[in-house]
Amino acid sequence: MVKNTAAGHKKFWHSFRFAAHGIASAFRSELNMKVHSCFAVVVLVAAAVFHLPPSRWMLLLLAITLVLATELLNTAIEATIDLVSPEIHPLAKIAKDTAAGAVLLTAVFAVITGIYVFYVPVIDWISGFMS
Ligand SMILES: Nc1ncnc2c1ncn2[C@@H]1O[C@H](COP(=O)(O)OP(=O)(O)OP(=O)(O)O)[C@@H](O)[C@H]1O
Repeated sequence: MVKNTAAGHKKFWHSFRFAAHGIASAFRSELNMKVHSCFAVVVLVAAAVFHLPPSRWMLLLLAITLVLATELLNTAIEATIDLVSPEIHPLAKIAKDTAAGAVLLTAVFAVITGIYVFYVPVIDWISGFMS
């Protein structure tokens, strides 16, 4: 484990590397990160298949980024709680449950966004298929 002791532009690139390492490590250790990422890939492939306009892509990217960023913060909060309060404590429970609640909220937003974005293209595709 190393601290970022570099200066100037080197410090910036070191911070970037630490951040990338944080994302990779959350991806390896958290099942939820893998599940959310798989959904994101499926949704982006579907967006390409349906030739969605750029504004719809942006909505999907916003929802995906929100879910993944919140999942990363949840992982950070879980690790911090495990470090400072490995024993059972009501405040530790509040912190973990609240962080998990934030992920749930963004996931609900992502589902609503998916329905909003794909509803018309999917209905059109099904009616074209039927006729
Ligand atoms: N130190 C603690 N004190 C009190 N309750 C805790 C504590 N640690 C965990 N809990 C309770 O157990 C739940 C599950 O915690 P856990 O650390 O296993 O995370 P998780 O939600 O299963 O996520 P992950 O599996 O990704 O680590 C928390 O949401 C909380 O309600």
